[in-house]
This record gives sequence, C-alpha cells and structure tokens, in this order.
Amino acid sequence: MSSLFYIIGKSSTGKDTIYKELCQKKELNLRPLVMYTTRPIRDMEEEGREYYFVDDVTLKQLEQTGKVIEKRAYHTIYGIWTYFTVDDEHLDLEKQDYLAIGTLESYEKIRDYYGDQKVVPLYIEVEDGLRLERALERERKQQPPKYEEMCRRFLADQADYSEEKLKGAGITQRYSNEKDLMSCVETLAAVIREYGQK
Ligand SMILES: Nc1ncnc2c1ncn2[C@@H]1O[C@H](COP(=O)(O)OP(=O)(O)OP(=O)(O)O)[C@@H](O)[C@H]1O
Repeated sequence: MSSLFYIIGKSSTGKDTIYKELCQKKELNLRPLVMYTTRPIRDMEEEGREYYFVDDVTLKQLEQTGKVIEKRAYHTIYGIWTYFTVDDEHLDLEKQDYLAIGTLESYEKIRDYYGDQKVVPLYIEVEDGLRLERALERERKQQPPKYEEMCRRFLADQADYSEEKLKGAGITQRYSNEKDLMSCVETLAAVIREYGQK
C-alpha cells in the first residue's frame, strides 16, 4: 500500500534538510509533494523544489477552480504569506509513495482528505534552545536577515504545536533531530521502509 509521508514540526527543526536527504535515497522511491506558497523565494531555494512560488492572484484562481485542498495564511511583517496544497494531479496515492512538508493543521486536513490509512505523520522535534540557535545561524546567512520574522515564527510555534494540539491531531510518535542529522534520517527511512512492507 502506498502512503503520503508528511513531515511536520516547529520552525528550524530540520524539516527541509531531512526532506532533501530522504528524497535523495533512491531506494525509498519517494516522490516529492511540492506545496505552493505566496511567500518570496529565499536564497538557495529553487522554484518547484521547496515550493511553487506564486502570487495572490494565482492562489485566487486556483481556489476558484476548487483545487486547493488546504491552505494556511501567516500574517507576517511583510504581509500575508499563504502556504497551500493543490490537488494538481501530480498525486496518485494508489501507485506511488510521496513525501511532503507541512504544518500540523495542514496535516489534519490532508489526512481527512485522503484518509489516515494513507497519510503518515513524521513529527520532528528539537529542544527549543538548540532550535533557536539553528534558526539564528540560518537567518544570518540570508540577505537581508529577517530576525523579526524569525522571532515571530518561534513564538507562533509554541501555540501551533502545543501539547494539546499534538494530542488532538493524534500525534503519538516523535522523531528527535537534536543529534547528527543522518541518524534522524536513518530512523525515518526505517519507518518508511516498514510501511512499504505493509
Ligand atoms: N541534525 C542537525 N544538526 C545541526 N544542524 C541541523 C540539523 N538538522 C538541521 N540543521 C540545520 O538547522 C537549520 C534549520 O533546518 P531547516 O531549514 O531544514 O529547518 P525547517 O524545519 O525546514 O525550518 P523552517 O520550518 O523554518 O523552514 C538549517 O540551517 C539546517 O542546516
């Protein structure tokens, strides 16, 4: 049975990094489910790799065609950034495993859309102090660094991923990315292989 493996976790827990590593493991045969966003592209990002970067007009057009499965808007200091998943026919969950990154809220919507037999949450966790250090280190490399937005996200995460919300979403399994990246990646790869044998 094929699955959609859905990576979630607070900001700077390593979701993007883990996603790229898992995609590179050819034997896992995971196809990326690329979400859409209206936020500006960051240095080092590529159109269609991390996200499809679109404007608000395109989002509205997609919504009018009924193709938006879930969307989430963030009120940032730069304006509203919307992240959303589109039923754009790249997705055939009968034949193929997929890997995606999203939020707890988008996970619940996608799980409700495709069913909990099909959607497997991979919740990544890093201790807050270490996570903030990693976020700051990453932000310093951006031109220009957006420290206010980084802080806003850090605080918003505490509410978005409260213990109550995790419980409500049925998240029971947690995967730590506090130590070396590859041990976390290997743990997740083992989980994915196990599902492939079901
Ligand atoms: N195991 C690890 N050890 C040290 N640094 C790590 C580890 N995993 C990821 N990082 C670093 O932490 C930073 C945050 O990682 P990444 O951008 O992948 O997080 P993210 O969860 O996708 O963040 P966001 O949700 O904010 O986009 C990056 O600079 C990345 O290189």
